[in-house]
Amino acid sequence: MMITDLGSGEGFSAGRRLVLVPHIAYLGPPGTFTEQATRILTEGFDADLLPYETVPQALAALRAGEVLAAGVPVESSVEGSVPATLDALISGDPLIAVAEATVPVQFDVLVRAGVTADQVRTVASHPHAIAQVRGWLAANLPDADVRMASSTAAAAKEVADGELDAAIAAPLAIELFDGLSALARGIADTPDAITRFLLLRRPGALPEPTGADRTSIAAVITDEVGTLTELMLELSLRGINLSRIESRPTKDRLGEYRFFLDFDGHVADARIGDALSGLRRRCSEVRFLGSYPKADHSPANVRPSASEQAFQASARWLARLREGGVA
Ligand SMILES: O=C(O)C(=O)C[C@]1(C(=O)O)C=C[C@@H](O)C=C1
Repeated sequence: MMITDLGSGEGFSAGRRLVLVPHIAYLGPPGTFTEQATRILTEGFDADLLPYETVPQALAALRAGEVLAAGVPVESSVEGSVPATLDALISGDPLIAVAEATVPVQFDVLVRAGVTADQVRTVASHPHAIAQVRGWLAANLPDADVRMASSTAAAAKEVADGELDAAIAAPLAIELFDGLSALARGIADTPDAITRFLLLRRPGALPEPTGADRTSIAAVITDEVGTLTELMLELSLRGINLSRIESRPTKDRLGEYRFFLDFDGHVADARIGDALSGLRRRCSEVRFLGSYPKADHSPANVRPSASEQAFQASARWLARLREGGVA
C-alpha cells in the first residue's frame, strides 16, 4: 500500500536546493517486522526511516514533532493485539492512523556461526514472537532460559554481540548482523501468521474515503447494565461491520475498561458519522484513532438502508417535516 499524503509538506525544509527528507519512526533496530511494514507503508514516499527501541519512544518522538509519522505493530493473527501499542496510543496527545499494512510473519532461530542446539543456554525475542514459537521452544530448547527483548531484531543484535546464545527473529535479520547463522528456520507454531501494522501521524487532514476503509476508536463506557450492548447497537443498527473489539484497563481504577474498536467504513461516511455521534453521547470518552484504507482493499458491505443515498434521503425527508412540509 502507498501513502498518498503524510501531511502537506510538513517536515520538509528547503534552502539552497537542499531538501531535508522527513523522518519516519519505527520499532527498531533494523531487521524488525515493523521495519518491513513501515517500508511498505511509506513506499513511494521520500523519507528516512528512524529506528526507536520501543513503541512508546517512537510515539513520543512523533508527538514531539521529531518525526513525521511512525510505523507500529497493532495486532497479530495469532497473539492478538499489541498492548504496548494500544497503551501508547492512548497515553498522550491524540494520534491518528493513516494507513495499514499486513506482513506475513515467519521466525528463524539465529545463533553465532558454529553454535549448536545443546550449546544454547539463553534464547530471546519480542514477547509476541516468543508466544508464537512456544511449542517449538518446548520441543527443541526445553532447558534454555527464555528472555524477553524489545524486538526480534534487538534479540538478533544481542546474539551477534555475544550477549545471548539464540534469537527468534525475522529471516532477514541474519543478513543485518555479523556472524549469524540459522539454527532452525520457519519455526512458528502456527504457519501463515500475519501481523497488522499502522502508520500513525499527528492529527491533520484524513486520508480520502476509498469505499474499503477502516475506522478505529477507543471508548470508555460507564460500569452500568447494558452499556457495552448499547455501544455495539450504535454500530449494528447502522449496518456497520465490527472487525475488532479489545479491552484494556483504563489504569485509573479496577474494573474500568477502555474498548478499542475497529469497524468497516470512513468517518466521512454518513453511517459512520451517525454512529460516532451516538457513541459520543453514550460513552464517557471517545478517542478517534483514524479512518484509513484497509490493507486488503475489501470493500465495505453496506446494506441499502445504511447507504449514503439512504441517509441523504432520510435527512431531506426530516428537513421537509421540520419546515412543515408533507412527507
Ligand atoms: O519485534 C519485531 O520484529 C516487531 O516488529 C514486533 C512484533 C510484534 O509486536 O508483534 C511484530 C511481529 C511479530 O509478531 C513479532 C513482533
